[in-house]
Amino acid sequence: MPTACAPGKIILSGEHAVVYGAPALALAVDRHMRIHYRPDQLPRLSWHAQERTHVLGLDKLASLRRRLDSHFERYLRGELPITRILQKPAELAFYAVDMARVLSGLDIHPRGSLRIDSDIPIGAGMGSSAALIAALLKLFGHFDRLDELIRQVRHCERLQHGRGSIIDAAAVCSGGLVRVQGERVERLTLPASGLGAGYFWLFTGTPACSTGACVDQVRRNFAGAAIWDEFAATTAALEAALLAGDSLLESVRHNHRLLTRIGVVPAPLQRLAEQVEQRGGAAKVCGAGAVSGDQGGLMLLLLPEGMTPAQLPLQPDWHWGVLKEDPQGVRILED
Ligand SMILES: Nc1ncnc2c1ncn2[C@@H]1O[C@H](COP(=O)(O)OP(=O)(O)OP(=O)(O)O)[C@@H](O)[C@H]1O
Ligand SMILES: C[C@@](O)(CCO)CC(=O)[O-]
Repeated sequence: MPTACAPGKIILSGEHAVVYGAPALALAVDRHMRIHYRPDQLPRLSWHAQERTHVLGLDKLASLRRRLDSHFERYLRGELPITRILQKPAELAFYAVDMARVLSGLDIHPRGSLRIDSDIPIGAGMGSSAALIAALLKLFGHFDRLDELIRQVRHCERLQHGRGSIIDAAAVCSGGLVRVQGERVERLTLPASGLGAGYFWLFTGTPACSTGACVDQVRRNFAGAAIWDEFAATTAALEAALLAGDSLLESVRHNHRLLTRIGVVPAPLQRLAEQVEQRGGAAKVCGAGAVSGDQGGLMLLLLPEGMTPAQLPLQPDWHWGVLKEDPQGVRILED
């Protein structure tokens, strides 16, 4: 039974700004989306995720894809909000399966059942949608080049993110540390010592608004603003420090202030960042953040030596882990 596995990602710097051409850095992390495929002869594809099963007749796959493409066109014309392109989460998976078939020039649809097994929180800034699509394209498509796979993951992901950037696709496909600017994707190498000690991710709950909705709201308020140059300078400083093995404290703090100014850091996360800074650390939202509600998805914490997030006043439903790189990117696992 073939299994595809794709890592999640965390954006170290430049989220939102990357949509306007500024550079951004993302790291593939050791949380994974695994999709197990069991072929059979029935004329349908079934999809098992989170104790729910969705079944689609093979004859419906192409019409679903065409319907979603036309929804996206309507979104671009301002006739449909981003949240209405996909009507059910499973549609994204069926779309990616059919795109894999079309892009690989195959006439025959894959038959069988797909089972998802993922420890990437959904809608939290850890790239679950990109990981899902990357795993499906890897399972059912044939891509000779990594850049082509990245481009196609992004193409499918537009149904979820609207006018988003290529950063999530780049990180989950290539693995390790990536730098993205516009359409350009570059793989960077961390120093031999890796990220170093003191880096954690903190999950503060699924935001009330999706990534696509946050991107659209920020676009409405800040599309032509000069603040993106400040983001670009911060990302450049963070990259230089990261590659030299220096402390990221100042650039993460500055990054947090910029994200707060564009309105994607909910109040409880601002309070936490303040407490972290008072104790000599730094914290920032990673990914889209949230433009409404108290949950902001994922945060990056950089804590002083010997300290862990357990020593912070966290809300009971928040959870955290040590930040660890996955150097590999999407792959097929041997049985
Ligand atoms: N474990 C899963 N089971 C089923 N569908 C999933 C799963 N993980 C992701 N998805 C799909 O991805 C969508 C979530 O995409 P969204 O872009 O909102 O979040 P994300 O990718 O986790 O966050 P971000 O893009 O900010 O990093 C879901 O609605 C669903 O279509
Ligand atoms: C918020 C954003 O910058 C990152 C989402 O993971 C959106 C994007 O780049 O598509």
